[in-house]
Amino acid sequence: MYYVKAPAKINLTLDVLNKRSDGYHEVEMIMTTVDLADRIGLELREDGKIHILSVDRFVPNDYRNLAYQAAKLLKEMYSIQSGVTIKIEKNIPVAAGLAGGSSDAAATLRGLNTLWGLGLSLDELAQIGTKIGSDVAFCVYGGTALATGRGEKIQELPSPANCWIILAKPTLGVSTADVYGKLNLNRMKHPDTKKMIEAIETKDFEKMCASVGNVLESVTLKLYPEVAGLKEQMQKFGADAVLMSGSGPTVFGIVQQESRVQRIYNGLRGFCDEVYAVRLIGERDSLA
Ligand SMILES: C[C@](O)(CO)[C@H](O)COP(=O)(O)OP(=O)(O)OC[C@H]1O[C@@H](n2ccc(N)nc2=O)[C@H](O)[C@@H]1O
Ligand SMILES: Nc1ncnc2c1ncn2[C@@H]1O[C@H](COP(=O)(O)OP(=O)(O)OP(=O)(O)O)[C@@H](O)[C@H]1O
Repeated sequence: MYYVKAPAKINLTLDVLNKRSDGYHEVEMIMTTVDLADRIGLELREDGKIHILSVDRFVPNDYRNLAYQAAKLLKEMYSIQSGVTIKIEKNIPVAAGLAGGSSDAAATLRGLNTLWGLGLSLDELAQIGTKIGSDVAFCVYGGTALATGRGEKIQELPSPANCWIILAKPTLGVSTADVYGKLNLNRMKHPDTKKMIEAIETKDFEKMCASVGNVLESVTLKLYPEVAGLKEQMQKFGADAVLMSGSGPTVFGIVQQESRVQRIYNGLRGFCDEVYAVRLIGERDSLA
């Protein structure tokens, strides 16, 4: 097996500018990867089939799997005869706002680019990934970036200040389409994206914490009051900043002092089954 790492992402900011005629929303968001990752194993097969292996009951093992779609697309575009077994070792919570499926698809694209000897650049892989989902392009690169358009236009940013990220996922799944669909475009508290970019570029931790914001919170927190409750708990336990990631329901806390991480983690475990304390991976690294 050839293994590829598929890390989760969080949105430090998520702003919606307008609704487009194709049904998507024009967004402006700052994303970064965290050290919580699925592990994708790839093994070529002679029968030409694409086969998904996963023991997680929430992960589809057919054409609905985004990693399956990534392999199928590459295979068709480049007339590849060989098939592939894709083993998904799932660590990222599913339907959580952490782009788990998108990251699996991106890792599959990177891995098959190597195994099938296609020689495609990351930009080319990102372009192909966009056909699968809006978050796939970012996941192809990883690191930290400003994403615009429907999320597929990626401008690399430097790594933010060093910090810990505590993720807490309530036991409910959220539909991204549903959340975007319920957004009231006339009543939004827009985050200051420019200020966040400055905070990242100057590695200013306090400024970064003061600049987080996600317009989709207005929808998800209303639909699921337990997400709002979790945000409050995380604030109370002493995180420096707290925000919902993507369309939710995962809430993340940013914490600078390592000595505080364990206390916040333990406190949250009393309210929530799925809690993770991880490092931010702000730089693009060798994911393939
Ligand atoms: C919420 C985020 O995860 C933040 O990073 C992304 O904006 C969503 O990315 P994603 O899950 O890859 O989304 P897609 O699979 O492309 O789209 C799912 C659905 O979300 C809505 N959608 C998504 C992206 C976007 N810019 N505008 C939208 O309105 C559309 O209804 C779409 O049918
Ligand atoms: N490889 C995969 N891993 C997990 N879920 C997948 C995968 N492929 C397809 N899915 C489907 O996609 C749905 C959303 O899962 P995913 O974990 O990608 O959501 P998400 O983290 O909210 O994504 P995003 O942040 O990009 O909106 C799941 O309910 C599942 O049925």
